[in-house]
Amino acid sequence: MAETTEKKLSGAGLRGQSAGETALSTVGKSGSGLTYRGYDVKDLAENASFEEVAFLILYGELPTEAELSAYRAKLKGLRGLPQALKEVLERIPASAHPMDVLRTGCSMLGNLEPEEGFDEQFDVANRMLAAFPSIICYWYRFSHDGVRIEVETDDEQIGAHFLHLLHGKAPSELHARVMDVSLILYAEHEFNASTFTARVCASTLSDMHSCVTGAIGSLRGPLHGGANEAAMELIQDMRDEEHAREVLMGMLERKEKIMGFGHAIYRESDPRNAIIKQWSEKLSKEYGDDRLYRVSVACESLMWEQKKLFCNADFFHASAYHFMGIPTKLFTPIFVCSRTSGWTAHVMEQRSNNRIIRPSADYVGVGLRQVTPIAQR
Ligand SMILES: CC(=O)SCCNC(=O)CCNC(=O)[C@H](O)C(C)(C)COP(=O)(O)OP(=O)(O)OC[C@H]1O[C@@H](n2cnc3c(N)ncnc32)[C@H](O)[C@@H]1OP(=O)(O)O
Ligand SMILES: O=C([O-])CC(=O)C(=O)O
Repeated sequence: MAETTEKKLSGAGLRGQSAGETALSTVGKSGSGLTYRGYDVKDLAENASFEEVAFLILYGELPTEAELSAYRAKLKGLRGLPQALKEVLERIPASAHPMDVLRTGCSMLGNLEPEEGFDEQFDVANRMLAAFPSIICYWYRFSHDGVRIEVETDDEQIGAHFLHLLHGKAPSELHARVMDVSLILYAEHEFNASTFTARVCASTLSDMHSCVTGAIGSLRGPLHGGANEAAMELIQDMRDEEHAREVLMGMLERKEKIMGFGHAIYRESDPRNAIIKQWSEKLSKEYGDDRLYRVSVACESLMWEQKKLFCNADFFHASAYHFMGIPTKLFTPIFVCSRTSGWTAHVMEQRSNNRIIRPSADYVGVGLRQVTPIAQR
């Protein structure tokens, strides 16, 4: 039986209702938890790179070697930022949330390089994939370290490029690989809240930058992409397994939400978790202090024991990113750098078979009444 059919469905949050068709991915279908254009995400995480996956999502098939090297060269050539965008980024304070920076960065890019017609949609999507790591790292390094970094590196892969810009040096092979896997895991996920936001915007025949700017805003919240950051804040002060259990039991008693657990569609597990968990364990050994990994495992066991709630893609991403020296507030922006592939492909899919998305509402307000003249109110 499909995992999704076991869930008690209700109208709240449009849960369980089909809101359209997609050929991009399946989530929570029996046999395989998550597929991108027919490929299991586990298979892709083991045997492909993020650029291959982005190509697959955008163009429909995995690239040949020649197509991949041409695609990587194209993306490399699109990493630079216009001076006017750098100036805007320099005006944003260090106290800003990096998701707000990306939202502004995407919107500003739309002013400087507008999508003039839908025939430019692939170019715009690729420009965003190439430029978002530059935008976030340019702002971060300027506002936090006072340096104006060069945003064009020779790294072939977007994940390695991101770490290079952030740390000012090329990453180790292990870190480059983990970033690559992480970007693959976050690339696409059917009609999640941020993708649906992008599709609603696309359905009005708006431009790509507006669709993606809106999607960034939806991803920012802790019930969605913001959960990786919130999970880090939760685990960072846990001293050991015992303390982790104490903290979580208290939160459960107070009926607080525990970020990084549960899912709107998956019922028993999120297939991305086992993959990033393994990499987090590997990184913890290299890091030389596995406390965060151990407390994360303790949280996972306790949540399943107490609530039958499982880790979603975000939970072990927290420790994995931390072990690679990534500041917590940059966790969700990395999700953006990846999900831009899915968002832009969904915008194109919506455009290819469009009807404006406009559902109805059940009215629960007061009945019809007349305006009392203002002097008598
Ligand atoms: C990449 C991603 O975006 S994955 C999602 C990231 N978000 C999070 O990690 C935030 C924490 N998780 C949640 O808030 C939720 O599980 C969501 C938003 C992901 C899904 O929400 P829903 O589909 O409404 O959850 P669902 O219907 O499965 O909830 C069932 C019950 O479990 C509870 N529950 C679900 N998740 C959690 C959690 N993380 N902590 C505590 N309780 C939870 C719900 O409150 C609900 O309880 P109730 O029946 O007493 O109201
Ligand atoms: O599908 C969802 O609701 C959230 C999610 O896991 C994702 O967007 O990756």
